[in-house]
Amino acid sequence: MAKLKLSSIFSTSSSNNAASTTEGETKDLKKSNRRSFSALSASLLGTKDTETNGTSAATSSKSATPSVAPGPAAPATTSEMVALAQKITRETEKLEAYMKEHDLPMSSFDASAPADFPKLPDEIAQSRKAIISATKELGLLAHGPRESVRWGIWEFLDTLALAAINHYGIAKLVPLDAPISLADLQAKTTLDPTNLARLIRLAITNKIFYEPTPGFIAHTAASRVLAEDSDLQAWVGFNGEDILPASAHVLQALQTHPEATSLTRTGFQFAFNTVDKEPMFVTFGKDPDRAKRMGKAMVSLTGGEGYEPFWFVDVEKGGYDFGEIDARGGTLVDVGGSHGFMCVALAERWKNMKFVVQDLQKTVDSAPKPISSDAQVAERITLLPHDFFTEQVTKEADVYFFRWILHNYSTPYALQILRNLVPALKPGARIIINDHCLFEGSGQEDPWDEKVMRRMDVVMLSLLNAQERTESEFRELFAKAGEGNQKGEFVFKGVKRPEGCRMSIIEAVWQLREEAPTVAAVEEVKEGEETPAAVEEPKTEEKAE
Ligand SMILES: C[S@@+](CC[C@H](N)C(=O)[O-])C[C@H]1O[C@@H](n2cnc3c(N)ncnc32)[C@H](O)[C@@H]1O
Repeated sequence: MAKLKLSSIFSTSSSNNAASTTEGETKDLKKSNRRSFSALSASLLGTKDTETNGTSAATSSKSATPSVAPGPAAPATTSEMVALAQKITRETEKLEAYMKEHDLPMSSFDASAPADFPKLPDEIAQSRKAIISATKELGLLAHGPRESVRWGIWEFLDTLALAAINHYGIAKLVPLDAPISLADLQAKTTLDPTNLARLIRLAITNKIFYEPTPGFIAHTAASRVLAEDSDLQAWVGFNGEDILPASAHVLQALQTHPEATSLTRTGFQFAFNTVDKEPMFVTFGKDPDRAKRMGKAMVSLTGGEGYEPFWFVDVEKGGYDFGEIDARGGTLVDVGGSHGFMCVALAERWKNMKFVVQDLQKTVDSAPKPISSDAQVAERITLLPHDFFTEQVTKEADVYFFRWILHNYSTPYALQILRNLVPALKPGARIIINDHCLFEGSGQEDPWDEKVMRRMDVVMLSLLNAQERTESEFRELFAKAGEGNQKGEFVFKGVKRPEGCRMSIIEAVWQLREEAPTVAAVEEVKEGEETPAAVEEPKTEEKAE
Protein backbone atom coordinates (compact mmCIF):
# COMPACT_ATOMS: atom_id res chain seq x y z
CA MET A 1 0.00 0.00 0.00
CA ALA A 2 1.28 3.47 -0.83
CA LYS A 3 2.26 5.66 2.07
CA LEU A 4 1.50 9.37 2.19
CA LYS A 5 4.24 11.80 2.98
CA LEU A 6 3.49 15.29 4.30
CA SER A 7 6.84 16.70 3.34
CA SER A 8 7.29 19.76 1.19
CA ILE A 9 3.98 21.29 2.25
CA PHE A 10 5.35 23.77 4.69
CA SER A 11 8.94 23.17 3.92
CA THR A 12 11.07 23.93 0.92
CA SER A 13 13.27 21.04 1.91
CA SER A 14 13.70 18.05 -0.32
CA SER A 15 15.81 14.97 -0.51
CA ASN A 16 18.88 16.96 -1.49
CA ASN A 17 18.95 18.09 2.12
CA ALA A 18 18.37 21.72 1.31
CA ALA A 19 17.34 23.62 4.41
CA SER A 20 13.68 24.34 4.91
CA THR A 21 11.93 27.40 6.21
CA THR A 22 9.30 27.87 8.81
CA GLU A 23 6.02 28.55 7.02
CA GLY A 24 8.00 30.07 4.24
CA GLU A 25 8.35 33.32 6.16
CA THR A 26 11.86 33.02 7.39
CA LYS A 27 15.12 33.19 5.59
CA ASP A 28 16.59 29.94 4.39
CA LEU A 29 19.36 30.16 6.88
CA LYS A 30 20.81 26.69 6.64
CA LYS A 31 21.07 27.16 2.94
CA SER A 32 22.73 30.49 3.39
CA ASN A 33 25.06 28.86 5.90
CA ARG A 34 25.95 26.24 3.37
CA ARG A 35 26.41 28.88 0.75
CA SER A 36 28.72 30.85 2.97
CA PHE A 37 30.72 27.71 3.68
CA SER A 38 30.76 26.94 0.00
CA ALA A 39 32.03 30.43 -0.65
CA LEU A 40 34.50 30.06 2.16
CA SER A 41 35.70 26.72 0.90
CA ALA A 42 36.03 28.06 -2.61
CA SER A 43 37.78 31.18 -1.52
CA LEU A 44 39.99 29.09 0.72
CA LEU A 45 41.29 27.39 -2.35
CA GLY A 46 41.17 30.36 -4.65
CA THR A 47 38.26 28.92 -6.66
CA LYS A 48 34.85 30.37 -7.43
CA ASP A 49 31.84 29.78 -5.23
CA THR A 50 29.75 27.80 -7.68
CA GLU A 51 26.51 28.29 -5.77
CA THR A 52 26.73 32.04 -5.91
CA ASN A 53 27.72 31.79 -9.55
CA GLY A 54 24.59 30.04 -10.67
CA THR A 55 25.54 26.41 -10.17
CA SER A 56 24.20 24.95 -6.97
CA ALA A 57 27.02 23.74 -4.80
CA ALA A 58 24.49 21.58 -2.97
CA THR A 59 24.03 19.43 -6.01
CA SER A 60 27.70 19.28 -6.77
CA SER A 61 29.90 16.59 -5.33
CA LYS A 62 32.43 19.36 -4.81
CA SER A 63 30.08 21.49 -2.71
CA ALA A 64 32.08 21.28 0.48
CA THR A 65 34.99 19.00 -0.14
CA PRO A 66 37.97 21.19 -0.66
CA SER A 67 40.00 20.24 -3.68
CA VAL A 68 42.37 22.44 -5.56
CA ALA A 69 41.10 23.79 -8.82
CA PRO A 70 43.06 26.33 -10.80
CA GLY A 71 41.79 29.88 -10.49
CA PRO A 72 43.10 33.40 -10.63
CA ALA A 73 44.59 33.25 -7.15
CA ALA A 74 45.86 29.71 -7.48
CA PRO A 75 47.49 28.78 -10.77
CA ALA A 76 47.25 25.17 -11.94
CA THR A 77 50.74 24.50 -10.65
CA THR A 78 49.90 25.60 -7.11
CA SER A 79 49.72 22.59 -4.84
CA GLU A 80 46.88 22.09 -2.39
CA MET A 81 49.30 22.74 0.45
CA VAL A 82 50.51 26.05 -0.95
CA ALA A 83 46.95 27.13 -1.75
CA LEU A 84 46.01 26.42 1.86
CA ALA A 85 49.06 28.24 3.18
CA GLN A 86 48.31 31.28 1.01
CA LYS A 87 44.74 31.30 2.20
CA ILE A 88 45.81 31.07 5.82
CA THR A 89 48.03 34.11 5.27
CA ARG A 90 45.30 36.10 3.53
CA GLU A 91 42.61 35.31 6.10
CA THR A 92 44.96 35.90 9.04
CA GLU A 93 45.94 39.28 7.62
CA LYS A 94 42.25 40.18 7.33
CA LEU A 95 41.66 39.16 10.92
CA GLU A 96 44.70 41.07 12.12
CA ALA A 97 43.72 44.20 10.19
CA TYR A 98 40.30 44.16 11.84
CA MET A 99 41.75 43.63 15.30
CA LYS A 100 44.27 46.45 14.82
CA GLU A 101 41.67 48.78 13.40
CA HIS A 102 39.54 48.24 16.50
CA ASP A 103 42.47 48.36 18.87
CA LEU A 104 41.91 44.75 19.93
CA PRO A 105 44.73 42.42 20.96
CA MET A 106 45.51 39.54 18.62
CA SER A 107 45.24 36.00 19.92
CA SER A 108 48.40 34.94 21.68
CA PHE A 109 49.79 32.17 23.88
CA ASP A 110 50.94 34.78 26.37
CA ALA A 111 49.34 34.36 29.79
CA SER A 112 48.04 37.93 29.65
CA ALA A 113 46.23 37.39 26.32
CA PRO A 114 42.42 37.47 26.25
CA ALA A 115 40.72 34.11 26.75
CA ASP A 116 38.19 34.69 23.96
CA PHE A 117 37.83 36.51 20.69
CA PRO A 118 35.38 39.39 20.88
CA LYS A 119 32.18 39.12 18.83
CA LEU A 120 33.42 39.61 15.28
CA PRO A 121 31.45 40.87 12.27
CA ASP A 122 30.35 38.06 9.94
CA GLU A 123 33.08 38.51 7.36
CA ILE A 124 35.86 38.49 9.93
CA ALA A 125 34.26 35.56 11.77
CA GLN A 126 34.36 33.70 8.44
CA SER A 127 38.06 34.53 8.11
CA ARG A 128 38.66 33.08 11.55
CA LYS A 129 36.77 29.89 10.64
CA ALA A 130 38.75 29.64 7.41
CA ILE A 131 42.01 29.85 9.36
CA ILE A 132 40.88 27.10 11.75
CA SER A 133 39.84 24.77 8.91
CA ALA A 134 42.77 25.47 6.63
CA THR A 135 45.40 25.04 9.34
CA LYS A 136 43.88 21.70 10.26
CA GLU A 137 43.92 20.55 6.64
CA LEU A 138 47.41 21.85 6.04
CA GLY A 139 48.63 20.04 9.15
CA LEU A 140 47.09 16.77 7.96
CA LEU A 141 48.68 17.14 4.55
CA ALA A 142 52.04 17.95 6.09
CA HIS A 143 51.87 14.82 8.22
CA GLY A 144 50.82 12.64 5.30
CA PRO A 145 48.14 9.96 5.52
CA ARG A 146 49.92 7.20 7.42
CA GLU A 147 51.51 9.48 10.02
CA SER A 148 48.33 11.51 10.54
CA VAL A 149 46.34 8.35 11.30
CA ARG A 150 49.15 6.83 13.38
CA TRP A 151 49.45 9.82 15.70
CA GLY A 152 46.00 11.34 15.35
CA ILE A 153 44.58 8.38 17.24
CA TRP A 154 46.60 9.46 20.28
CA GLU A 155 44.56 12.60 20.90
CA PHE A 156 42.83 10.78 23.76
CA LEU A 157 46.14 10.89 25.67
CA ASP A 158 46.11 14.68 25.49
CA THR A 159 42.62 14.50 27.02
CA LEU A 160 43.95 12.21 29.73
CA ALA A 161 46.79 14.61 30.59
CA LEU A 162 44.41 17.56 30.74
CA ALA A 163 41.90 15.59 32.81
CA ALA A 164 44.61 14.66 35.34
CA ILE A 165 45.95 18.21 35.53
CA ASN A 166 42.41 19.44 36.07
CA HIS A 167 41.59 16.75 38.62
CA TYR A 168 44.57 17.74 40.76
CA GLY A 169 43.86 21.46 40.29
CA ILE A 170 47.39 22.03 38.98
CA ALA A 171 46.53 25.17 37.00
CA LYS A 172 45.40 26.93 40.17
CA LEU A 173 48.69 26.02 41.89
CA VAL A 174 50.85 27.74 39.29
CA PRO A 175 51.28 31.44 40.15
CA LEU A 176 49.75 33.80 37.60
CA ASP A 177 52.72 36.14 37.49
CA ALA A 178 55.84 33.98 37.78
CA PRO A 179 57.14 30.50 36.96
CA ILE A 180 57.23 27.85 39.67
CA SER A 181 59.71 25.02 39.95
CA LEU A 182 58.36 21.54 39.43
CA ALA A 183 59.68 20.67 42.91
CA ASP A 184 57.67 23.50 44.52
CA LEU A 185 54.64 22.62 42.48
CA GLN A 186 54.90 18.99 43.45
CA ALA A 187 55.00 19.95 47.12
CA LYS A 188 51.53 21.44 46.71
CA THR A 189 49.91 18.31 45.25
CA THR A 190 49.49 14.63 46.02
CA LEU A 191 50.66 13.80 42.52
CA ASP A 192 54.12 12.27 42.48
CA PRO A 193 56.99 14.15 40.75
CA THR A 194 57.30 11.86 37.75
CA ASN A 195 53.64 11.88 36.85
CA LEU A 196 53.25 15.59 37.55
CA ALA A 197 56.12 16.42 35.20
CA ARG A 198 55.10 14.10 32.39
CA LEU A 199 51.45 15.11 32.40
CA ILE A 200 52.32 18.80 32.40
CA ARG A 201 54.87 18.31 29.62
CA LEU A 202 52.31 16.54 27.46
CA ALA A 203 49.87 19.40 28.09
CA ILE A 204 52.62 21.85 27.09
CA THR A 205 52.58 20.31 23.61
CA ASN A 206 49.08 21.82 23.33
CA LYS A 207 50.25 25.19 24.65
CA ILE A 208 48.70 24.57 28.05
CA PHE A 209 51.52 25.85 30.34
CA TYR A 210 55.08 26.36 29.13
CA GLU A 211 58.53 25.69 30.52
CA PRO A 212 60.59 28.90 30.26
CA THR A 213 63.64 27.13 31.67
CA PRO A 214 63.92 23.39 32.30
CA GLY A 215 62.12 22.40 35.50
CA PHE A 216 60.08 25.62 35.77
CA ILE A 217 56.43 25.89 34.79
CA ALA A 218 54.57 29.06 33.85
CA HIS A 219 51.15 29.91 32.54
CA THR A 220 50.05 30.37 28.97
CA ALA A 221 46.71 31.95 28.12
CA ALA A 222 45.08 28.50 28.04
CA SER A 223 46.42 27.31 31.40
CA ARG A 224 45.49 30.64 32.95
CA VAL A 225 41.87 30.39 31.83
CA LEU A 226 41.83 26.84 33.18
CA ALA A 227 43.01 28.23 36.53
CA GLU A 228 40.41 30.97 36.61
CA ASP A 229 37.25 29.61 34.99
CA SER A 230 35.44 27.16 37.27
CA ASP A 231 32.88 26.29 34.59
CA LEU A 232 35.70 25.36 32.22
CA GLN A 233 37.24 23.23 34.99
CA ALA A 234 33.89 21.44 35.29
CA TRP A 235 33.74 20.99 31.52
CA VAL A 236 37.23 19.44 31.50
CA GLY A 237 36.30 17.28 34.51
CA PHE A 238 33.05 16.05 32.97
CA ASN A 239 34.79 15.26 29.70
CA GLY A 240 37.90 13.74 31.21
CA GLU A 241 36.33 11.75 34.02
CA ASP A 242 32.87 10.85 32.72
CA ILE A 243 32.87 11.06 28.92
CA LEU A 244 36.39 9.70 28.34
CA PRO A 245 35.83 6.45 30.31
CA ALA A 246 32.35 6.10 28.79
CA SER A 247 33.66 6.50 25.24
CA ALA A 248 36.42 3.99 25.96
CA HIS A 249 33.68 1.41 26.67
CA VAL A 250 31.43 2.10 23.69
CA LEU A 251 32.84 -0.79 21.65
CA GLN A 252 32.15 -3.17 24.52
CA ALA A 253 28.60 -1.81 24.84
CA LEU A 254 27.99 -2.09 21.09
CA GLN A 255 29.32 -5.63 20.92
CA THR A 256 27.14 -6.72 23.83
CA HIS A 257 24.02 -4.76 22.88
CA PRO A 258 24.24 -3.86 19.20
CA GLU A 259 20.76 -2.30 19.09
CA ALA A 260 22.21 0.58 21.15
CA THR A 261 18.98 2.17 22.31
CA SER A 262 18.88 1.46 26.03
CA LEU A 263 19.78 4.13 28.59
CA THR A 264 21.30 1.49 30.87
CA ARG A 265 23.51 -0.29 28.35
CA THR A 266 25.77 2.50 27.15
CA GLY A 267 29.53 2.91 27.33
CA PHE A 268 28.87 4.89 30.51
CA GLN A 269 27.35 1.88 32.31
CA PHE A 270 30.12 -0.42 31.12
CA ALA A 271 32.69 2.06 32.40
CA PHE A 272 31.08 2.52 35.79
CA ASN A 273 29.63 -0.96 36.42
CA THR A 274 25.99 0.04 36.28
CA VAL A 275 24.88 -2.02 33.27
CA ASP A 276 21.14 -2.74 33.45
CA LYS A 277 21.00 -0.89 36.77
CA GLU A 278 20.48 2.80 36.14
CA PRO A 279 20.80 5.56 33.50
CA MET A 280 23.60 8.10 33.78
CA PHE A 281 21.30 10.81 35.17
CA VAL A 282 20.33 8.52 38.07
CA THR A 283 24.00 7.79 38.81
CA PHE A 284 24.67 11.52 38.85
CA GLY A 285 21.62 12.11 41.05
CA LYS A 286 23.24 9.94 43.72
CA ASP A 287 26.47 11.93 43.65
CA PRO A 288 25.89 15.67 44.22
CA ASP A 289 29.48 16.65 43.35
CA ARG A 290 29.35 14.83 40.04
CA ALA A 291 25.91 16.25 39.27
CA LYS A 292 27.13 19.74 40.11
CA ARG A 293 30.16 19.26 37.87
CA MET A 294 27.95 18.27 34.96
CA GLY A 295 25.65 21.24 35.62
CA LYS A 296 28.60 23.65 35.56
CA ALA A 297 29.99 21.94 32.47
CA MET A 298 26.67 22.65 30.75
CA VAL A 299 26.98 26.30 31.75
CA SER A 300 30.40 26.37 30.07
CA LEU A 301 28.98 24.73 26.96
CA THR A 302 25.92 26.95 26.68
CA GLY A 303 28.03 30.08 27.11
CA GLY A 304 30.32 28.87 24.31
CA GLU A 305 30.39 30.20 20.77
CA GLY A 306 27.39 29.15 18.68
CA TYR A 307 25.26 28.06 21.63
CA GLU A 308 24.35 31.32 23.36
CA PRO A 309 20.61 31.78 24.17
CA PHE A 310 20.41 34.96 22.10
CA TRP A 311 20.44 32.87 18.92
CA PHE A 312 16.96 31.62 19.82
CA VAL A 313 15.70 34.80 21.47
CA ASP A 314 16.89 37.48 19.07
CA VAL A 315 14.63 37.54 16.00
CA GLU A 316 17.02 39.83 14.13
CA LYS A 317 19.74 37.18 14.43
CA GLY A 318 17.44 34.43 13.16
CA GLY A 319 15.77 33.54 16.46
CA TYR A 320 12.14 32.46 16.79
CA ASP A 321 9.46 35.10 16.25
CA PHE A 322 6.86 34.78 19.01
CA GLY A 323 5.21 38.07 18.01
CA GLU A 324 1.76 36.64 17.38
CA ILE A 325 1.74 34.45 20.51
CA ASP A 326 3.09 37.31 22.61
CA ALA A 327 0.38 39.67 21.33
CA ARG A 328 -2.32 37.40 22.74
CA GLY A 329 -0.43 36.60 25.95
CA GLY A 330 0.09 32.94 25.03
CA THR A 331 2.00 30.33 27.02
CA LEU A 332 5.28 28.54 26.36
CA VAL A 333 6.22 25.43 28.32
CA ASP A 334 9.98 24.81 28.54
CA VAL A 335 10.08 21.04 29.00
CA GLY A 336 13.26 20.02 30.84
CA GLY A 337 14.00 23.72 31.15
CA SER A 338 16.47 23.39 34.03
CA HIS A 339 16.50 26.60 36.11
CA GLY A 340 14.60 28.52 33.46
CA PHE A 341 17.37 30.64 32.01
CA MET A 342 15.88 30.40 28.51
CA CYS A 343 12.46 31.52 29.76
CA VAL A 344 14.05 34.44 31.57
CA ALA A 345 15.75 35.50 28.34
CA LEU A 346 12.51 35.02 26.39
CA ALA A 347 10.42 36.89 28.98
CA GLU A 348 12.83 39.83 28.79
CA ARG A 349 12.28 39.95 25.02
CA TRP A 350 8.54 39.09 24.87
CA LYS A 351 6.65 41.18 27.42
CA ASN A 352 3.20 39.54 27.43
CA MET A 353 3.80 35.82 27.10
CA LYS A 354 3.64 33.48 30.07
CA PHE A 355 6.15 30.72 30.70
CA VAL A 356 6.15 27.40 32.53
CA VAL A 357 9.53 25.85 33.25
CA GLN A 358 9.23 22.12 33.87
CA ASP A 359 11.99 19.95 35.25
CA LEU A 360 12.53 17.24 37.85
CA GLN A 361 11.62 18.13 41.42
CA LYS A 362 15.26 18.40 42.55
CA THR A 363 16.12 20.80 39.76
CA VAL A 364 13.05 22.94 40.37
CA ASP A 365 13.87 23.07 44.08
CA SER A 366 17.39 24.31 43.41
CA ALA A 367 16.35 27.06 40.98
CA PRO A 368 17.15 30.65 42.01
CA LYS A 369 14.31 32.47 43.72
CA PRO A 370 13.13 34.84 42.48
CA ILE A 371 13.94 33.56 39.04
CA SER A 372 14.67 37.12 37.90
CA SER A 373 15.25 40.40 39.69
CA ASP A 374 12.90 42.01 37.16
CA ALA A 375 9.42 41.58 38.67
CA GLN A 376 7.71 41.97 35.28
CA VAL A 377 9.74 38.97 34.09
CA ALA A 378 9.55 36.87 37.27
CA GLU A 379 5.77 37.15 37.63
CA ARG A 380 5.20 35.56 34.21
CA ILE A 381 7.40 32.50 34.85
CA THR A 382 6.19 29.48 36.80
CA LEU A 383 8.48 26.63 37.80
CA LEU A 384 6.74 23.28 37.88
CA PRO A 385 8.05 19.81 38.77
CA HIS A 386 7.20 17.48 35.92
CA ASP A 387 8.70 14.26 34.59
CA PHE A 388 8.53 14.32 30.81
CA PHE A 389 8.16 10.54 30.79
CA THR A 390 4.69 11.06 32.22
CA GLU A 391 1.63 12.70 30.64
CA GLN A 392 2.01 16.45 30.12
CA VAL A 393 0.33 18.36 32.94
CA THR A 394 0.24 21.86 31.48
CA LYS A 395 -2.70 21.67 29.12
CA GLU A 396 -3.44 23.74 26.04
CA ALA A 397 -0.25 25.76 25.95
CA ASP A 398 0.70 27.47 22.69
CA VAL A 399 4.25 26.16 22.61
CA TYR A 400 6.06 23.14 24.05
CA PHE A 401 9.77 23.87 23.86
CA PHE A 402 12.54 21.27 24.11
CA ARG A 403 16.05 22.61 24.26
CA TRP A 404 18.79 20.04 24.43
CA ILE A 405 16.35 17.34 25.48
CA LEU A 406 15.57 15.06 22.54
CA HIS A 407 19.23 14.61 21.61
CA ASN A 408 19.63 12.92 25.00
CA TYR A 409 17.37 10.07 23.94
CA SER A 410 17.29 7.28 21.40
CA THR A 411 14.18 7.04 19.25
CA PRO A 412 12.01 4.89 21.57
CA TYR A 413 12.44 7.38 24.43
CA ALA A 414 12.12 10.44 22.20
CA LEU A 415 8.84 9.07 20.87
CA GLN A 416 7.54 8.55 24.35
CA ILE A 417 8.41 12.13 25.31
CA LEU A 418 6.52 13.49 22.29
CA ARG A 419 3.54 11.16 22.76
CA ASN A 420 3.23 12.26 26.39
CA LEU A 421 2.37 15.72 25.06
CA VAL A 422 -0.61 14.57 23.02
CA PRO A 423 -3.37 14.62 25.70
CA ALA A 424 -2.44 18.23 26.49
CA LEU A 425 -2.26 19.53 22.95
CA LYS A 426 -4.78 21.91 21.43
CA PRO A 427 -4.99 22.22 17.64
CA GLY A 428 -2.25 24.54 16.44
CA ALA A 429 0.00 23.92 19.44
CA ARG A 430 3.63 24.28 18.36
CA ILE A 431 6.37 21.86 19.33
CA ILE A 432 9.71 23.61 19.03
CA ILE A 433 12.97 21.72 19.39
CA ASN A 434 16.24 23.58 19.80
CA ASP A 435 18.99 21.06 19.07
CA HIS A 436 21.71 20.34 16.56
CA CYS A 437 20.34 19.29 13.18
CA LEU A 438 22.93 17.38 11.22
CA PHE A 439 23.27 17.42 7.46
CA GLU A 440 22.51 14.05 5.88
CA GLY A 441 25.99 13.69 4.49
CA SER A 442 29.32 15.02 5.60
CA GLY A 443 31.24 17.98 4.24
CA GLN A 444 28.36 20.47 3.94
CA GLU A 445 29.04 22.17 7.26
CA ASP A 446 31.89 24.46 8.16
CA PRO A 447 34.61 21.89 9.03
CA TRP A 448 35.08 23.05 12.61
CA ASP A 449 31.32 23.18 13.27
CA GLU A 450 31.04 19.74 11.72
CA LYS A 451 33.78 18.40 14.00
CA VAL A 452 32.03 19.74 17.11
CA MET A 453 28.61 18.45 16.06
CA ARG A 454 29.84 15.00 15.02
CA ARG A 455 31.77 14.71 18.28
CA MET A 456 28.65 15.71 20.22
CA ASP A 457 26.75 12.98 18.38
CA VAL A 458 29.27 10.39 19.57
CA VAL A 459 29.18 11.81 23.12
CA MET A 460 25.44 11.16 23.03
CA LEU A 461 26.13 7.58 21.98
CA SER A 462 28.74 7.10 24.72
CA LEU A 463 26.64 8.39 27.59
CA LEU A 464 23.05 7.71 26.62
CA ASN A 465 22.80 5.64 23.43
CA ALA A 466 21.25 8.84 22.12
CA GLN A 467 21.89 10.85 18.99
CA GLU A 468 21.91 14.12 17.15
CA ARG A 469 19.39 14.00 14.29
CA THR A 470 19.08 15.06 10.69
CA GLU A 471 16.08 16.90 9.33
CA SER A 472 14.61 13.70 7.90
CA GLU A 473 15.12 11.95 11.24
CA PHE A 474 13.23 14.74 13.01
CA ARG A 475 10.49 14.58 10.39
CA GLU A 476 10.22 10.84 10.84
CA LEU A 477 10.22 11.18 14.62
CA PHE A 478 7.21 13.49 14.51
CA ALA A 479 5.42 11.31 11.95
CA LYS A 480 5.92 8.24 14.10
CA ALA A 481 4.92 10.06 17.32
CA GLY A 482 1.52 10.88 15.80
CA GLU A 483 1.02 7.52 14.11
CA GLY A 484 -2.06 5.64 15.25
CA ASN A 485 -3.64 8.71 16.85
CA GLN A 486 -7.17 8.95 15.47
CA LYS A 487 -7.68 12.61 16.35
CA GLY A 488 -4.54 14.41 15.37
CA GLU A 489 -1.01 14.36 14.07
CA PHE A 490 2.25 16.29 14.31
CA VAL A 491 2.71 18.21 11.06
CA PHE A 492 6.39 18.88 10.45
CA LYS A 493 7.02 22.53 9.64
CA GLY A 494 10.74 22.48 8.95
CA VAL A 495 14.12 23.49 10.26
CA LYS A 496 15.66 26.91 10.57
CA ARG A 497 19.19 27.69 11.66
CA PRO A 498 20.43 31.16 12.51
CA GLU A 499 23.63 31.86 10.64
CA GLY A 500 26.57 31.59 13.03
CA CYS A 501 24.66 29.33 15.43
CA ARG A 502 25.27 25.57 15.67
CA MET A 503 21.79 24.83 16.94
CA SER A 504 18.71 24.60 14.78
CA ILE A 505 15.07 25.40 15.45
CA ILE A 506 12.94 22.43 14.49
CA GLU A 507 9.19 22.86 14.50
CA ALA A 508 6.02 20.81 14.23
CA VAL A 509 2.39 21.72 14.83
CA TRP A 510 -0.34 19.55 16.29
CA GLN A 511 -3.29 19.42 13.91
CA LEU A 512 -6.58 17.61 14.02
CA ARG A 513 -6.66 15.04 11.24
CA GLU A 514 -9.62 16.65 9.48
CA GLU A 515 -7.69 19.93 9.42
CA ALA A 516 -4.70 18.32 7.78
CA PRO A 517 -3.67 19.61 4.33
CA THR A 518 -5.60 18.29 1.37
CA VAL A 519 -4.55 15.23 -0.57
CA ALA A 520 -3.61 17.45 -3.51
CA ALA A 521 -0.75 18.80 -1.46
CA VAL A 522 0.37 15.43 -0.26
CA GLU A 523 3.17 13.65 -1.97
CA GLU A 524 2.91 9.98 -2.85
CA VAL A 525 5.66 7.82 -1.51
CA LYS A 526 6.27 4.49 -3.15
CA GLU A 527 5.69 1.40 -1.13
CA GLY A 528 8.61 0.55 1.12
CA GLU A 529 10.10 4.06 1.09
CA GLU A 530 10.78 5.94 4.32
CA THR A 531 9.12 3.34 6.48
CA PRO A 532 10.02 4.34 10.00
CA ALA A 533 12.35 1.85 11.58
CA ALA A 534 10.76 -0.48 14.09
CA VAL A 535 11.60 0.74 17.56
CA GLU A 536 11.30 -0.87 20.91
CA GLU A 537 9.41 0.96 23.64
CA PRO A 538 11.60 1.97 26.56
CA LYS A 539 11.12 0.00 29.73
CA THR A 540 9.76 2.05 32.63
CA GLU A 541 12.76 1.32 34.84
CA GLU A 542 15.12 2.68 32.20
CA LYS A 543 13.59 6.15 32.16
CA ALA A 544 15.89 8.99 33.04
CA GLU A 545 14.50 9.50 36.51
C1 LIG B 1 20.78 18.80 28.88
S1 LIG B 1 19.77 19.55 30.06
C2 LIG B 1 18.95 20.80 29.12
C3 LIG B 1 18.49 21.90 30.00
C4 LIG B 1 17.92 23.11 29.26
N1 LIG B 1 16.78 22.77 28.46
C5 LIG B 1 19.00 23.79 28.42
O1 LIG B 1 18.71 24.17 27.30
O2 LIG B 1 20.12 23.95 28.90
C6 LIG B 1 18.50 18.34 30.34
C7 LIG B 1 17.49 18.77 31.37
O3 LIG B 1 16.47 17.78 31.42
C8 LIG B 1 16.12 17.56 32.78
N2 LIG B 1 15.52 16.22 32.88
C9 LIG B 1 16.13 15.01 32.81
N3 LIG B 1 15.22 14.02 32.90
C10 LIG B 1 14.00 14.63 33.02
C11 LIG B 1 12.68 14.13 33.11
N4 LIG B 1 12.43 12.83 33.12
N5 LIG B 1 11.68 15.03 33.20
C12 LIG B 1 11.92 16.36 33.20
N6 LIG B 1 13.17 16.89 33.09
C13 LIG B 1 14.19 16.03 33.01
C14 LIG B 1 17.42 17.70 33.51
O4 LIG B 1 17.22 17.95 34.87
C15 LIG B 1 18.05 18.87 32.77
O5 LIG B 1 17.66 20.10 33.33
